Amino acid sequence: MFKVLVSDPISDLGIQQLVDAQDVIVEKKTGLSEDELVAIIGDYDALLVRSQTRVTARIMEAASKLKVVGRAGVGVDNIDLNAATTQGIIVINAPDGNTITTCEHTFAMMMAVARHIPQAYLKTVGGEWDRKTFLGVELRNKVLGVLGMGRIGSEVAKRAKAFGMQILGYDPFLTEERADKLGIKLATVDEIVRNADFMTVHTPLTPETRHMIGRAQFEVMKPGMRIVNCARGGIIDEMALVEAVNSGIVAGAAFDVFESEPPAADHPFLSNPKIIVTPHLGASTVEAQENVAIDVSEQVLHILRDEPFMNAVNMPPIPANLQSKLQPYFELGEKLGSFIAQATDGAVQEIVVGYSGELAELDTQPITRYIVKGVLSHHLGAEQVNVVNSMHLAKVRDLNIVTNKSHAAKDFTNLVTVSLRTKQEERSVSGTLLTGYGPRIVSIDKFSVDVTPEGNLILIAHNDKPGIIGNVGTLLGSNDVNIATMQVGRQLVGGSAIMVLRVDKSAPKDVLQKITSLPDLNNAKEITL
Ligand SMILES: NC(=O)c1ccc[n+]([C@@H]2O[C@H](COP(=O)([O-])OP(=O)(O)OC[C@H]3O[C@@H](n4cnc5c(N)ncnc54)[C@H](O)[C@@H]3O)[C@@H](O)[C@H]2O)c1
Ligand SMILES: O=C(O)[C@H](O)COP(=O)(O)O
Repeated sequence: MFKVLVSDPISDLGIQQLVDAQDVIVEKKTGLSEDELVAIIGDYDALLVRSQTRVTARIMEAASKLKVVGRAGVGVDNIDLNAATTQGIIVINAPDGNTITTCEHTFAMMMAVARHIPQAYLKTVGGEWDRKTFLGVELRNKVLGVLGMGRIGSEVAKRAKAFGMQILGYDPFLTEERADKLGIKLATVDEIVRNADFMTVHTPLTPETRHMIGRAQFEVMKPGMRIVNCARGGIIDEMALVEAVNSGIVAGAAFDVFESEPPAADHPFLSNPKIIVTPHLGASTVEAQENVAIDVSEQVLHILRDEPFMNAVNMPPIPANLQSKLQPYFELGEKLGSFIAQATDGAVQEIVVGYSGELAELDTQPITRYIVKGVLSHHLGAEQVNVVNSMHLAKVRDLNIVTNKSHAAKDFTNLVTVSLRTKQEERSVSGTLLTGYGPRIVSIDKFSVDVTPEGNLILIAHNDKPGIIGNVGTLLGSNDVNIATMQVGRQLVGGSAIMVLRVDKSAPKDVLQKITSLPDLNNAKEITL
């Protein structure tokens, strides 16, 4: 049974598929402190959060079983991604489910600031009938600057066009072609602040975007600008904004997000009549909350069940069309990595991965992650290593990973070769997928073999002399170790050779030692796959 902890208010309907799953127990515990989470997180396989729960390094370190943190929403700035990667915990988000909702909130804020709706409401319910103070402006024919033309920014731009606005957009990934398609003009941040009547930000908060609108930008800003932030607190320098509002450069501002949430009671936004605020409600609609919870629950289930999944934030994404081509090689890759790690002595220096045949045309990095996982699991323990942290663990150990690609795959459509260079030796293993038969090891070092990579194997290096196979069989038999299958590979008669035996149970260490001391036997290793 997998245990899932839901630590923020997340749509019940959205997580229904988790609740209904036969192999999952869902527990809801919201409002927990870091200490409380640290105390209980060790029991859970998955954690579902929104933006309230701060998933810190301390929590990750205590999360001995945790496979995944699912963020029912977009921003993952409340989750320590480096700590997650180090601990091998997958972090996923639900990037699409709240796009329209947040875009609509941005419009609600833009119109509210243009027409002073919250201020007028307060006066009216207070008994005043003030029709003079709240003279607004139209959106039509105004210039809207959009900083961050991703999902939300693009939807905002589309709707702004319907209001008759001209749009200036800035995003490091926005091409002329896409800007033309969206019917907007590419601009720099400087051009936007100097020319826009309204400005809205839709970037993540990163070191680069932090205070991207600050004193320097307010100094050159078109007077009378109205500014909306429904992205992340800190993209606009709050104190510089207050100064710009007070000096009249900024006519009004609408903020859904704050540098620190909730803001302190004396935060200057809360008492400024030209600044309107909402408590991080951008994603708060029935539809968006259901969408993000459904999306994240679905992916969490896949991860718990070791099925292919999407939307990992701390792993490079695999495009859907590639996933189906690469997926069958994940198991093979991991087994080849594990095989070669068990077959090789000495401290690992370098892993050389070769892809040949049609595979060489594809982005094979996801397979490499599995190969590295296989290699490292042998040395670091299977619980410590997974496909999220395998490359990171290799990097922090200065382990060199080299990838070679070639179109020729000898007799196979595709071939994956893993070579391990240690301080003592260099060995290699190649495998392929045989249609109808699944993964196969087809060569070990320079010897051709045909071995199914599973179960208990004994890999023996020997000299090709009569009687050796019989001696090994007798020794194993007399120690109650039954041989299921046997493969022998040699290049020259009487030269060096290898033997791969599949045995029904693990051979005791002393039996392996006895095998190694047989005449003409160079070494024997047990390999468990
Ligand atoms: N208020 C809310 O409740 C709410 C809801 C959803 C999303 N958000 C936030 O809105 C923001 C946008 O979300 P999204 O789904 O559109 O994300 P997205 O990833 O689709 O878009 C973000 C865009 O910002 C661009 N960007 C990055 N650095 C930039 C820079 N220096 N200058 C200009 N552009 C830059 C990226 O290239 C990307 O295109 C995120 O911060 C997200 O957390 C807030
Ligand atoms: O990044 C997001 O998805 C939004 O900021 C929404 O956050 P929330 O789930 O806490 O409302």
